[in-house]
Amino acid sequence: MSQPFLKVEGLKKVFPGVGGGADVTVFENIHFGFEKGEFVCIIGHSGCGKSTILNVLAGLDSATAGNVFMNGREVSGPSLDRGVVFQSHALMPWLTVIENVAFAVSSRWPDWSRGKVQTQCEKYLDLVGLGHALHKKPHQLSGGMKQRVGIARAFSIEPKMLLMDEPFGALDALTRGVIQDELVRICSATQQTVFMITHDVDEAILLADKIVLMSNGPEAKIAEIVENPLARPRLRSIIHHEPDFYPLRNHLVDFLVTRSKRIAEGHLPEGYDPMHPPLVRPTAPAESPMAEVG
Ligand SMILES: Nc1ncnc2c1ncn2[C@@H]1O[C@H](COP(=O)(O)OP(=O)(O)OP(=O)(O)O)[C@@H](O)[C@H]1O
Repeated sequence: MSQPFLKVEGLKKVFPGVGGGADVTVFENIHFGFEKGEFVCIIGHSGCGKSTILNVLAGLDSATAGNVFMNGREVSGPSLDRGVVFQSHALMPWLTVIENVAFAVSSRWPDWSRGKVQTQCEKYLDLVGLGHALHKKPHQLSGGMKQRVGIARAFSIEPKMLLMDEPFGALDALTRGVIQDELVRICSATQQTVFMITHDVDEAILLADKIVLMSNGPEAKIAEIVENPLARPRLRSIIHHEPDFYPLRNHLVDFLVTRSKRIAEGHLPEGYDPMHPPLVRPTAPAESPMAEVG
């Protein structure tokens, strides 16, 4: 059988106890995989280990046990094959918008001419609607604009995988909606593979092909992998009229409110196998045939 594009095998993370306290196993026995071009969101309560997993996938942190493979090669450190977007924008304040992006592009392709680097930067800054702000410095930008620069920078290096840690968490709801729509558009144009942490169920429904559900920590588990049944293109303005929208939303909310805690207390679904977490696809019950009238 062919291997998935990204394969996570038996990941475990233990942090040493503070002040002589016992070590903490944040998560263990984490197995999942996904394919090229998929948009995967991970959801779980605060502290279950989502950022730690993302940092291990990025090669910025190492696991206590287990392995991550991307495209068949083990991830063992940071690489320009993986772009990362954090909640804080991490822009270099002394560089302009285009210089911030150009820094990443020239690191990725050191032999490119200045003109080619500039064209690449402008392409992705245009895609996020910042074509008019190329020469501004970060302090002249709103939070939403800074986050757009971070997204353009991550896309501009055309990474094999884009990792995003709550990229819209600090934005107001209106700005978040606009940038989510831009992200949907860019991802469908580029077929970018994305792994993203979010706390927002509606964001996951709008963006994701698959939603990984993590139970509460410590010793958090992948409780389930949920397949999003909603067809693309998805439009924020009408998505909630889709028959499968509320079955999916209710399933996710029910997990966060009730099941994530129950699983942490040891109530695992019958036959649960961490190497093959259940794959579920919540949909509306099939309509019963219309009763004949007359
Ligand atoms: N460097 C560290 N040393 C010790 N403990 C750590 C360290 N980094 C994270 N932790 C602990 O590991 C657990 C998981 O942290 P992590 O940030 O991965 O969780 P998370 O699910 O991303 O949380 P949130 O949703 O709040 O961002 C937390 O209990 C955290 O306190």
